[in-house]
Parts: sequence; structure tokens; C-alpha cells
Amino acid sequence: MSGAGGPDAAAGVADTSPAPGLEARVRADRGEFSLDMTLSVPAGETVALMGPSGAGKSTLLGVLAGLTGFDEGEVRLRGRVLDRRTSDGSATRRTPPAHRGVVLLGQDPRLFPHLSAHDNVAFGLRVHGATKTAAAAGAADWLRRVGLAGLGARRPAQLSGGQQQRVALARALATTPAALLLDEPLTSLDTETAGDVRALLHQQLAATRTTAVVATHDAVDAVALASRLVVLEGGRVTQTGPVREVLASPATRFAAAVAGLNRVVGTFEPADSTWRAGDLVLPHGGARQHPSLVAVFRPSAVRVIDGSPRAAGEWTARIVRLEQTPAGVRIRTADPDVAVDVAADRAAGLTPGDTITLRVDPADVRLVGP
Ligand SMILES: Nc1ncnc2c1ncn2[C@@H]1O[C@H](COP(=O)(O)OP(=O)(O)OP(=O)(O)O)[C@@H](O)[C@H]1O
Repeated sequence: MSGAGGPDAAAGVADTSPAPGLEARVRADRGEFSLDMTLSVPAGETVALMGPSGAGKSTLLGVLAGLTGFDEGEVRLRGRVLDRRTSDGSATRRTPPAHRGVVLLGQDPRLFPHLSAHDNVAFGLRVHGATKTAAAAGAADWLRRVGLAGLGARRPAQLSGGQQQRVALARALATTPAALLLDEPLTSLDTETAGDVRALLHQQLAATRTTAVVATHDAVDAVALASRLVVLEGGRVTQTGPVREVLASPATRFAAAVAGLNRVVGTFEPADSTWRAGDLVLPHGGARQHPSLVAVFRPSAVRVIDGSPRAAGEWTARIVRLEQTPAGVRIRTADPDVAVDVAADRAAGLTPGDTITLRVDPADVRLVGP
């Protein structure tokens, strides 16, 4: 998208950079924990934010919403500086939450319990200056858009969790925020309801071209809602890129776990053009001779076989843990640390400490850079 109207356009210089959406450079110190990162969400796009518990996702969203202070950095929206703080604290700018054009929607819909669904949405519009008539019409229109036409008279207590989240979404989007922040918005919903609300979110974010950040623990949310994924660990960005690229080539154990993949760090042996990690040896074309390469493969691509290893891709491993999964059993092994998904009957009789022989077809393994 061109930056027509920006300073370069005024000077007659073609500007091919994306229109500025939400941009932040934030350092926030919280005793033992510090958040130190940059974030850039082009206008109209959705970025997913994933990280383990305590990584700093909520802290970042709080900073962006103006609810949480930070120690150094800047938050900009549509090119306008909302907050700025230098390390010595001498130059600060602070825009209060109500004047930022940013809406934060969390797990809890936070509806007014004494107001009907319709009035909850209309209230948001009234606060933003709509007349009573316009607010009523807007509320009715938005309740229809989120699939709640006919339920406007109900109070939150008379709605299911998913319906309440739809009302909260209608209330948030009705005011056409410059940025929408979603903090695990589907976590408290059952799988089927979460799927419905996820589809609605996707549809409405796309239709309204709202600049959005969605913090989530679920890769399905990232794939369904976002164009880019930012992985945050220990207050630092460990990987960022198009969602599917990050999930296909996870740079950390956390990102691999999110993608449901094994990520095994090994070494390239130029002498025999192999890649190895412990007893796992795979043929290697030698095209990318990094000293340390990462093998990425699905837990379901690994088989437990009888006998001793005889070929490339077969190795012995010690079981450290057995986890029940809906589809069977996940076997965890050490040196290298690998997850293996097998049917329940294949895992019968196995216990932690046992040694087993495993096999992965080298064709099912992708060797990626370190
Ligand atoms: N006011 C505070 N004072 C001290 N530490 C804090 C404060 N707020 C947050 N923290 C710490 O900051 C870290 C990041 O917390 P945050 O809630 O942002 O993580 P998160 O990624 O959102 O986690 P979760 O996925 O569990 O919600 C945690 O270690 C937390 O204990």
C-alpha cells in the first residue's frame, strides 16, 4: 500500500512502504522481568503474538492500550506518537486510554451486566459521540453483523459465553478503533464456540480492515486471524515472519511446540555428508554446510520399530515420558529430545527408562539453518 499523503508523497517521492499502523518500541522493567521489543503492525493487518506464560504478552498489550507504564520507547498509531519516554525520563508524552483509538478485548467480555446487549453496544457508540438515534441504529447493525440479531434485548447473564464475546466484539468494532488488541479472546470458550467466534473475528477484521494484535496460545488462531506472527519469549522477540513460515521453520523449542513439530539441533559432518544428533544420523546433501543445522519433523512421522537400528534415520532412544493424547500416546525421548506419536496399542507395555528403536524417513525431515 502506498503512503499517499505522507511527507514523501508531498515531496513527490514514491513511497512503497506500508501505511503506518501500530508501531512500538518498548522497554518495560518489572523487577526480575523486562520486556524489550519492537512491534510493527501495518495498517489494516493482524499480527499474532505468541509466547509461553510470562513472556510479556499482556504487558505489551497493556502498554499499547495505555493501561501500563513503560520505561523507555515509543508507541505510534497511524504515524501519531501516543506515548514517548526517553531513558532519562526527560521527554515524555502520554495519551490516556480513552483518547488513543485503541480497544483492548480480553478473555472476559466485560459487558455492563445491567444493560441489554443492544445497550452495551450503543453505549460504546454514545461515548464516541454518536447521537441516540445513530447509536441505536449502529448497535442493531453490529448485533446483526456478529450474528445476534433478535437477541439485543437480552442482558449478558441471559447470553452464553460465546454470545457475550460476540457482543464485546460488536461493541469494540462499532466504534471503528484505529487498533484492536485481543488478549486470548477465545480461551474461555469451548472448542466449537471458539471456532465460531474465530471465524467471525476473521471475517470482521478483514471486512473492517482493522489494525489488530491478537495474543494467543493457539496456533490455529494465528493461522486463521493473522498475516504475521511474533514469537515472544522472556520479554524478547525470538522469531517473527509470515505465520506459516514461522510455524514451518520454528527457531526455538517453544515455536516448534506451538507448531506441533520436533526441532532437533544437530551438526553437519562433512566427512560423510551426514547430519547427526546423538544416535540419529541422516543423509545430508551438503548444500547448506552450517556447522549446526536443525532437523524439523512431525511427531507422527516417527515410528517405533523392532530390532536394532540398521539404516539412516533409525536410532535407539531412551523414553523419558509418556503422555496420553486424544489420538493415542506421545512418547518423549532424550538425546535427542524427540516427540513420537503412536497409537495406544503400540505404546502398550512401554515405561519411562525403556530403550526403543525409532525410525524416521529422511524424506519426512527438513534440515533448516540454525
Ligand atoms: N506489575 C508487575 N510487577 C512485577 N512483575 C510483573 C508485573 N506485571 C507483570 N509482571 C511479570 O512480567 C512477566 C510477564 O507477564 P505477562 O502477564 O505480560 O505475561 P504473558 O505472556 O501475558 O503471560 P500469560 O500467557 O500467562 O498471560 C511475568 O513474569 C510477570 O510475573
